[in-house]
Amino acid sequence: MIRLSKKYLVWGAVWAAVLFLVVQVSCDLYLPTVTSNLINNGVAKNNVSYIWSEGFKMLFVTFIGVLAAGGNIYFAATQSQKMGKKIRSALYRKIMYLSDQDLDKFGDASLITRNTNDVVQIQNVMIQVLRMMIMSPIMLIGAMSLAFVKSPKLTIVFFVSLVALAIVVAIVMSFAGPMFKKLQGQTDKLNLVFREGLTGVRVIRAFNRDNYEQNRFDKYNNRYAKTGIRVFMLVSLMFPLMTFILSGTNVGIVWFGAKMISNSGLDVGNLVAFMTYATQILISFMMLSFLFVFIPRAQASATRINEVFDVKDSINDPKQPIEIDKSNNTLAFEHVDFKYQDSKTPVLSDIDFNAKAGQTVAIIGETGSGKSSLINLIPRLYDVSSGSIKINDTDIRDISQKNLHDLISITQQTAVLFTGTVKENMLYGNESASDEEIWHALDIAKASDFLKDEGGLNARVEQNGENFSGGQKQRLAIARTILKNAAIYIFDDSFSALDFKTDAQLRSDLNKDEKIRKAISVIVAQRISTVADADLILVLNNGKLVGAGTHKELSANNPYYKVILDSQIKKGGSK
Ligand SMILES: Nc1ncnc2c1ncn2[C@@H]1O[C@H](COP(=O)(O)OP(=O)(O)OP(=O)(O)O)[C@@H](O)[C@H]1O
Repeated sequence: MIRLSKKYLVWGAVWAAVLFLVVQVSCDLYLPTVTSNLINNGVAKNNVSYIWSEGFKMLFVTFIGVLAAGGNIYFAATQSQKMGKKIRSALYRKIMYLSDQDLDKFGDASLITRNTNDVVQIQNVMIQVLRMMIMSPIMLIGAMSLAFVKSPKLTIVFFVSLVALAIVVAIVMSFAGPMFKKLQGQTDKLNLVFREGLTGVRVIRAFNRDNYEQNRFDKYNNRYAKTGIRVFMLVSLMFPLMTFILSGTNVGIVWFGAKMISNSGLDVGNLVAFMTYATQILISFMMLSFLFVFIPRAQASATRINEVFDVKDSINDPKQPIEIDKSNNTLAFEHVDFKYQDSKTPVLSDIDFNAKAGQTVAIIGETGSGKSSLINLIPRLYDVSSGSIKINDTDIRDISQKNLHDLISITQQTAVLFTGTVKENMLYGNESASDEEIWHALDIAKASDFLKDEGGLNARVEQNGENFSGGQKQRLAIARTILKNAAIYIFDDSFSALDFKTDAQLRSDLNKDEKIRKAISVIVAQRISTVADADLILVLNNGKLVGAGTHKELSANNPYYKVILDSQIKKGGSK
C-alpha cells in the first residue's frame, strides 16, 4: 500500500490534511483543560464572569476544531477518491497492454475484481488513514502527557487498560488478517461463476442446467458468506470488549480519583479533565486498533493490484524501431515455431511462406490445426518461439507495436463490437473516415442492406452487439476491417457465418476495392470455396504446413487438401 500511496497521493494535499488535523486535535486536547479551569476557578469559587469567559473560550475552541475537522475530511476524502481513480485508470491501461498469455493467467473475473472491489478497499482505508492514523497517535500522546500532568498517580489506571486493549487487538488482528485475504480470493471466485452464468445464460437454459448452475453459484456464495460472517463477527466482538474496558477504566478512575479528592490530593475539575483525557486516550487507541484490523484487508488488495502492475511486458518494443510504411509490402514467415507458454508441445512447427502486395494467402486446415495461432503471430499478440516473421524483410520484433498495428487490419474469429452507434464502431477502423467511405466498406461487407432498416450509421449497438445476429455482427466487423487503411488485411474465419452466395459476392467485391487489391490479404477459412481463388493456399495439419500452392496445384497432388475437398463436395459444397 505504501508503494501505491507514494505513487498516487498528492503530498501537498496530504500535508494540508495533516495540518488541519493537528489544529483539530490541539482544540480537542485543550478543551478538557478549559473545563477543568471552569470548574475549579469558576464553579467552585462561584465566579460567574469567569464561567462566562471560559464558556465563550470553549465555544470558540470547539468552533475552530469543527472547522479544522471539516478541512481534514475534505482533503482526506478527495485524496482517497482521487487515489482510487488514478489506480483504476493506471490498472486499466496496464490491462489493455497485457499479452494474451498474461490475461489468461489472471482471468477476466479476477481482473475486474482487482480494478473495482480491491481499489475500493484501498480507498476506504486511505480516508481513515488520512484521519485516524494521524489523529490517533497525536491524540494518544497529547492526552497522555496532559493527563500525566493532571495526576501522575491516576495515569497507572489507564496503563492497565491499554495493556488489556492491546491484547484484545493483537488476538483479533492475528485471526482477521488472513480471513480478509481469503475473502478477496473468494470474491474473485464468486465473480467468475456469476460472469460465466451471465454470459452462458442461454446455454444454461437450453440444457436445463439452471439448478446445477444455481448450486454452483450457491456453493461459492455460501463460502463467501461464511468467511464474511466469521471475520465480521470477530471484528464486531472488539466493540463490546473495548466498551467494557473503557467503562472499567472510568470506574477505576472515579474510584481512585474520589479517594484522592477526599485526601485533598486532587481537584474535582482535574478529575473531570482526567476522565475526558482517559476517554480520548482509549478512543484513540480503539480507532487505531480498528485501522490495524482493516489495513491488512487493504494490504491484501494492494498486493493483488501490484501483482498486475508487476507483470513484465512479454511483448516489448525494440530500442531503435525500424519504421515501415504502407506501400508495396511483403510478408514472410521464416521457419516459425510457436508454443503457448504453459503447453508442452508446439502448436506450430516450421511454418515458412512468402506473400507480396496484391496477393491473397488463405489458410485452411481442420479444427485445432493452428490457423488462428498462426495469424495471431502477425500483430504480435504472441511472439514466435523460434524463426521469424518479416514485413518488408524486417523482423516484426524490430518494428514498434504502434507501427506494426498500423500496418495490419484484422477481423477476429469472434466478432467484437462496442456499445455505441454503428458509426462509432466503424470509426475504430479509421477515425477520419467520411460517411461515404463507411457506406462503401459496409457495401463490400454486405452490411448496408440490413443497416438501412435498422437506422443507418446511427443504429445503436448494444453490449456485445447483441441486437445484431451472428452473421450481421460478423459483417460489421468485416466492414470495420476494410475501412482501415492497412498493408495487411487478416480475416480469421470471418466468412463462415455468411451463406455461400454472400461469401462469394463479398470476396469478389473485396478484390475490386483499390486499397485491398494493393495490400496482402490473409484469409483463414474452413470452406474450399472461400480459399479457392487465393494466390497461395496453406494447408495446416497439427501445426505443420502440409501443403502450399494454388487450388489447382493442391487439388491435383495434395492428399490433405483432397480429403477436405472431397468431404465438402460430398456434403454438397461448391467448387
Ligand atoms: N491461449 C491458448 N493457450 C493454450 N493453448 C491454446 C490457446 N489457444 C489455442 N490453443 C491450442 O492451440 C491449438 C491450435 O488452436 P487454434 O485456435 O490456433 O486452431 P484453429 O486451427 O484456429 O482452430 P479453429 O478452426 O477451431 O478455429 C489447439 O490445440 C488449441 O488447444
